Amino acid sequence: MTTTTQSADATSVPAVGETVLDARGVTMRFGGLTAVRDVNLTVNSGEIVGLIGPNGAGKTTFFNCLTGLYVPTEGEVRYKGQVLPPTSYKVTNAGIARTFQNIRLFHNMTVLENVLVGRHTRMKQGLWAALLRLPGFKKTEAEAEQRAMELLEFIGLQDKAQHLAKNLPYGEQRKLEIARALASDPGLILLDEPTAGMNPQETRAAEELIFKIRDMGIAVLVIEHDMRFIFNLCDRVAVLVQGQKLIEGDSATVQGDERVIAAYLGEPVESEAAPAPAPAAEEAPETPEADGTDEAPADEAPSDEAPADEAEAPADEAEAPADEAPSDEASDAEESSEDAAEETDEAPSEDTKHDPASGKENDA
Ligand SMILES: Nc1ncnc2c1ncn2[C@@H]1O[C@H](COP(=O)(O)OP(=O)(O)OP(=O)(O)O)[C@@H](O)[C@H]1O
Repeated sequence: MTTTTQSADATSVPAVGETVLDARGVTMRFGGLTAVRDVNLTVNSGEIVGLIGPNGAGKTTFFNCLTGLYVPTEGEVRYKGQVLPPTSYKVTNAGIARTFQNIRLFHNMTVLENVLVGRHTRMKQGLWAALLRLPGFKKTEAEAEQRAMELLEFIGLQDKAQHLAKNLPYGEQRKLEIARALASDPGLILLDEPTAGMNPQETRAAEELIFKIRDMGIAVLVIEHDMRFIFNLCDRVAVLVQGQKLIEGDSATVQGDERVIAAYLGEPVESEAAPAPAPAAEEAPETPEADGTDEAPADEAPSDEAPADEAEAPADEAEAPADEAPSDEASDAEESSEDAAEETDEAPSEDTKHDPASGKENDA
């Protein structure tokens, strides 16, 4: 992958319809296993794009390639025309934020502090200004806190700003992760299963929240197994099967495509969206390798793929200088960050499978 340290201007909101993400020919191999193969995907401003596919299809791996956690074996990822740098901290700086499939909050920090952690990429004050608490630093700190409170209000958690993150209900922890991602003023946000574990009411609220994020001018790329949610939410949906993009199109096209039904959905999804017309595949690669030669059972995955500890820090924070930790719990943050630096992105569990129709997890 081509790498440069150039970063795009993250704070400028592009005109609607401008391409913010342009992934070309992204391929990710782990030894003999090709988890993602030659995937092209664009996301434009003002758009919500869904990424769906069976367990192990390569969705999270693709996200990791977009956010600098993995450097793709082949291909190139551009954000607002600039080739992305190969580290997650710089990718966040450039303007891409993400949430994780397994919630990664600083559990012993307050709700407000968690959002402030997400803000550190936009705080330009250095170590000495922080240590000496110079006026410039105090001003930046006050502005960061104000922005964090605005974001908490945006997600409806302003009254819980001083609660410890670990004491929030699960659905609110997911929302807090989104607020923390938004704190870096992204132009693109990647959401990895934002409704996993949520009840229908929370899922509906999450849907509304994502629409509001889109309306703020932020492009959204979302992985989900809840097909009703995806087809109601997304302007475009791409389907990954065995690491390859099978089809990309609007909700009606994708949910009516017989190959998608066969490979993933199982049956047409009842949704609030219009009934599916005849399939019109935009991109239809040859049948994804069915011989399984590339496939390795998940339990043979390398040890760095151990299930993520929920107390882990986001990789973005992992690379943040310790002096930028926003609270006296900096050591907590630092400790978590070290864990995150090991990039322990979770392996798909073999005994937990998703039911695409309901979006719920079932024991296999
Ligand atoms: N670090 C890694 N080392 C080796 N193999 C990996 C690694 N990360 C992912 N894989 C493998 O890549 C394949 C794609 O996994 P990935 O987690 O991207 O799928 P997914 O579509 O996100 O699945 P799910 O819907 O279950 O989250 C799987 O076979 C997985 O075991």
